[in-house]
Amino acid sequence: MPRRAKSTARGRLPLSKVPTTVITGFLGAGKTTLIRHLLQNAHGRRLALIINEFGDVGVDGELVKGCNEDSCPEDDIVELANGCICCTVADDFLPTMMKLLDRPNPPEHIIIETSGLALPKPLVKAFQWPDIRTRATVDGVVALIDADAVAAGRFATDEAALAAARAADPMLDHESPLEELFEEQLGCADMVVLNKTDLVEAGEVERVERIVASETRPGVKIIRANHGAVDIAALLGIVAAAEDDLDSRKSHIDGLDEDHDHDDFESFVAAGGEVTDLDALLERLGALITQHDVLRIKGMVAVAGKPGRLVVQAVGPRIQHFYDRAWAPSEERRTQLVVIGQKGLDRQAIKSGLALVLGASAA
Ligand SMILES: Nc1nc2c(ncn2[C@@H]2O[C@H](COP(=O)(O)OP(=O)(O)OP(=O)(O)O)[C@@H](O)[C@H]2O)c(=O)[nH]1
Repeated sequence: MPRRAKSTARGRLPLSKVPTTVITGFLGAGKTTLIRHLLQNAHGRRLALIINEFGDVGVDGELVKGCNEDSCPEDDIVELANGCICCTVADDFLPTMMKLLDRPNPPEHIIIETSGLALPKPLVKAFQWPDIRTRATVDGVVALIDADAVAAGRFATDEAALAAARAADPMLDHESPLEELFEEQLGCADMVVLNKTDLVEAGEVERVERIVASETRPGVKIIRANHGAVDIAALLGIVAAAEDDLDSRKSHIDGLDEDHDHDDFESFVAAGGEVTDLDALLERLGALITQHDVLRIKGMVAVAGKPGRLVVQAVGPRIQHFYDRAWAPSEERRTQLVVIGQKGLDRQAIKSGLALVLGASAA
């Protein structure tokens, strides 16, 4: 039987291919928040999620499962923790995709949340693999940008510091790892969501938008948002077929045999039991983040005497916390915080700094 094809304003997509949206963006930009919003507004569309995290503990999957949305039951959420999806394409990503596509009732749309450190291009390239190519397509790469972090100059190289470092080592790379990722994720995007605009003064948003636009391919749309609240119709159905258009998406690893690593960053888990003084924990976290330039902390905390599970999220110096659900009677009430920073992060000092406030682990 001939394949049916659907015409759209932006292109033709064989109906038999499952559209897939890649959500990329640096640590804490708001990817999980956007996906939760998407699930809550899916209007009955059957979605599957592949969630990839850099740290050893799958926090994002837990938060998304907590949504309890009909459009994405727990079975349709696959977590790929402990590494970046771009490095484990053959071992993790392809088998996961095949399993989803082989289901008797495959999803209508697949959403992939990459880790904040992942390079999107190698992932898009995986859609050229023969087994995937005929059955799925990259509907679009959406890059989430933390407007507040860009405004603060988080992704810009400090030119004075660079000049000094170069004088000492002429072979030095010209960019910071954060700047490189910023360019990598924006350079692969079909659409940009400029998130966290609530944290940036009105006049600053235009400046941030200009910085972002200078890194995107021509014609890529930038949408402003707060808390990832973007219309699902704008986000899904871009019909970019990004896997057919790889050459226009520049990457630092082009021509390098695509071998890459994430050695510029490291993470560890700080674990404990029940926390008796939450204020002391939050205060200590704030101090350690500043002292050690920690990029991201996220996880769950068991607070003594509280039936609820406390979620703690820190992006740079901004710390948020809220109770997402009650601990189940079968669950061990323990505290686990994933800490991510640049290479050289003093994990021993941070662990020691947290030891007294984290509570003793039952293990
Ligand atoms: N003020 C503000 N906070 C936001 C916004 N979007 C997300 N956040 C907060 O930023 C923190 C990180 O959001 P996440 O959605 O977990 O970010 P992420 O990109 O999934 O993080 P990683 O997976 O660790 O890279 C959370 O505390 C969110 O509540 C926003 O538009 N404004």
